[in-house]
Amino acid sequence: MQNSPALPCDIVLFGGLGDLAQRKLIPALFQLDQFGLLHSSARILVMARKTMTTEAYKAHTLKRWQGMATSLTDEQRNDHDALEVFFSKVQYSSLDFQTPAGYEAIVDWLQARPASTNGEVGDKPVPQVYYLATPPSVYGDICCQLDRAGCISERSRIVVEKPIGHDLESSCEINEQLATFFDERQIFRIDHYLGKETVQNLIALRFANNLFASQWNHEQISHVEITVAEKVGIEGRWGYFDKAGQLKDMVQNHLLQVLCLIAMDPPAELSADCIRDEKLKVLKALRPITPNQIGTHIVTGQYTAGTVDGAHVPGYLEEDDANTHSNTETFIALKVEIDNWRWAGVPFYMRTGKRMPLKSSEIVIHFKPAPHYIFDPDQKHMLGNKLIIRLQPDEGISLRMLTKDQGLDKGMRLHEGVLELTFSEVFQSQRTQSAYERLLWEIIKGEQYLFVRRDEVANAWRWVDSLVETLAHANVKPKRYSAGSWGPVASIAMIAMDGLTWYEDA
Ligand SMILES: NC(=O)C1=CN([C@@H]2O[C@H](COP(=O)(O)OP(=O)(O)OC[C@H]3O[C@@H](n4cnc5c(N)ncnc54)[C@H](OP(=O)(O)O)[C@@H]3O)[C@@H](O)[C@H]2O)C=CC1
Ligand SMILES: O=C1O[C@H](COP(=O)(O)O)[C@@H](O)[C@H](O)[C@H]1O
Repeated sequence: MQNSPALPCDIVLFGGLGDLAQRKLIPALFQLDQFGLLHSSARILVMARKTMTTEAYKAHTLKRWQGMATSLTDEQRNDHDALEVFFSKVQYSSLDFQTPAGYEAIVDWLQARPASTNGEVGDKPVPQVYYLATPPSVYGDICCQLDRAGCISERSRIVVEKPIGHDLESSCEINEQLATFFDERQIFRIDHYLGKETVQNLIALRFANNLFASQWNHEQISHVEITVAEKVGIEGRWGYFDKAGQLKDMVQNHLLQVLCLIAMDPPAELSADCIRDEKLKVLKALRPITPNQIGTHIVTGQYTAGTVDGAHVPGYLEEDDANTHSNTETFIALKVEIDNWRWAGVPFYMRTGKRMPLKSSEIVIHFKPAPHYIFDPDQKHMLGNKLIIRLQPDEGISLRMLTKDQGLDKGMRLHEGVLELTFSEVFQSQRTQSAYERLLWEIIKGEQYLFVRRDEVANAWRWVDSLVETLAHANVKPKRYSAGSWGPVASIAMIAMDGLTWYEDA
């Protein structure tokens, strides 16, 4: 990315005063610009309901950045020259997205690009990116109005956020609306986990190292764990989260995408469709969880008040705007089985929750023990190598291996050692881009391999819908867990039924 040419683009950002735009998208665009990746002719039209001038928008954004968590360092927030250059590319315009009046402003703005700046890189037309950082309920209206105003052409791209709908049916409706106006190659469905450096690194780890490629199956791997633990609660998003829950907010998209990258077969080439074809096969092979598997294959939880980082935090039902009777899950643990040749008999244990003790996303691949054991019987439990892939924080890879313990008195006692690859040490001088920076960059380039295809969305929802039905059918209520713990004890019992423990318990 560092040596890439700066690219021209016209980006229309709908919902520019919203949380996502202010916390993630504008900072990411600023960083792309600061690191020389936005061409001097690049332009950003920010649209939101409120009437304000471009100057006022800039002031509002800079003020919000001071008080909110963004990917920006203090140094970047205070780089006045770079901010000046970036905001000279930004224009603000107010618009009610659902009414036609005002869309002419987009037409005028698009036409205002000087013809001389239209084809700077390889004579390709400058892409026009419509980024919908809005509730999905207005996607249809925005598309209709863009079409009516004549803003959609070959050079247009549309970007939509997760979640795409709240079930299969609603996601199909949204995808149908998008497809009415845009070809699939113009649609960029964001799952920001695909923009994380370490998530992409799964592809390099698996398909550039034959050492692993040849071991990556049911013959060598006993089980896999995927943990995505968050310290945060629902961050003032009760209205959205209570309707979604952790299953729809995190599993339907982020965890299933990570699972796909771990479980998929090697793609024939690194093209968007080859990668997405392989991910799709995994989604289609997910075995539904049935009502008689509750407790053995699925456990849900909801946090009560507790302590995180030494501070008291409220329970889910005491959050702002909370409804005291909600049964929405803030934690879920799953035992997932993949019905195909490669993974027959290999359980994938997944768990994700809010208000856990740590922010940690980690994959643990447990290799089977050697077939014949010749060492001390009391060390037999140590057998089986583990490959630990840390997605965040402290990104890196550890391989836990057994060696001989040193010393004359040790005989052939085994010692567990670690081969460690910590990315911050390996790439010391390099900055890690935020997920949104990388995704925006790929959108501007027109590369789709980090975005989710329509059929992936549908198949992920199909499986999640069946889980929702299973939970509803059995009238499952989430089990309580204290904020700052690793979820309900039932999730520890779930994996213990198979004679295992979650990795941090080891
Ligand atoms: N926030 C986050 O971290 C994440 C968000 N997302 C997704 O991104 C999208 C945006 O989320 P978020 O930023 O949190 O939502 P917000 O509600 O904070 O922002 C939405 C923005 O859209 C504007 N808007 C909505 N309807 C209209 C309309 N008819 N006319 C003009 N403006 C309108 C709102 O303006 P107004 O305030 O005036 O209503 C607001 O500026 C959602 O789809 C969400 O699911 C996905 C992952 C993470
Ligand atoms: O999409 C979402 O992701 C965040 C977690 O993202 P991370 O990059 O911080 O791991 C989650 O908190 C939020 O509820 C969800 O909507």
